[in-house]
Amino acid sequence: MASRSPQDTAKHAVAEKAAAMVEDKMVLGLGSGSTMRLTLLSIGRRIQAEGLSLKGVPTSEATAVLAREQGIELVELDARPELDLAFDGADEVVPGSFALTKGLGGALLREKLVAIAASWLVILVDDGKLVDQLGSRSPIPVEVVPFAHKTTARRLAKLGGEPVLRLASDGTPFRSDGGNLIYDLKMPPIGAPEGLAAAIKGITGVVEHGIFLGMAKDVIVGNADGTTRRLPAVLSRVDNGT
Ligand SMILES: O=C[C@H](O)[C@H](O)[C@H](O)COP(=O)(O)O
Repeated sequence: MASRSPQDTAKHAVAEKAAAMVEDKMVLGLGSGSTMRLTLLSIGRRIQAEGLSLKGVPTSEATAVLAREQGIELVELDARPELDLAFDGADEVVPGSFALTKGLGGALLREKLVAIAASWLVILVDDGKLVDQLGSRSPIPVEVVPFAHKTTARRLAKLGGEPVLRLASDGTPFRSDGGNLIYDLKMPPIGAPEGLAAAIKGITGVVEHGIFLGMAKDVIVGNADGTTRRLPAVLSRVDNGT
């Protein structure tokens, strides 16, 4: 077996830790991305070994396929508006406030809908995702409707960043599962994410953005040596975007 990179080791560790939190008959929110992929595989192993009966709301088509393969029954969020537990990855996490950037995989809209519906949202990251301020290592993904998207991008630019239209691997504009476009808004490190989040949301043509505030209840960090640690719990909450 090929040896794992330190980042892969961290992701596997955090995936195992997350899977251990699952209890029989739970209804889960199922996030997207590579860390979630490993988490779904770990949950699948528990289903095989222990016969757990689980339901889940997937946040992307890719997650839906994998979750079904693992034996998780898919349900509509409208049918189960309250989720027992949700897991997701993130692109940036600020320890203390648990402010997050998400959406580099393009699933931010469904991820936010599921995050808001979850009684307990657990964010799973490797050590490299921890930042002092959002925008330090990742742009802010912004999902916009295709109609007049360049006009929407010009308005985004007025917020002080550089919006870059995301392209797929074939060079055509990337489309989200909802058929929308994504601009990656490159910003200097963001001191006050609440204000920026509200300003982005206030632009007509914007569907949603990847700043998640006041949603994560728990952050589990995977370390390169295969251990994990929980960040201290959030003490205060800000706007959760509902
Ligand atoms: O749209 C994608 C999601 O927000 C992912 O959860 C995020 O990009 C983290 O993905 P990964 O675990 O692959 O780093």
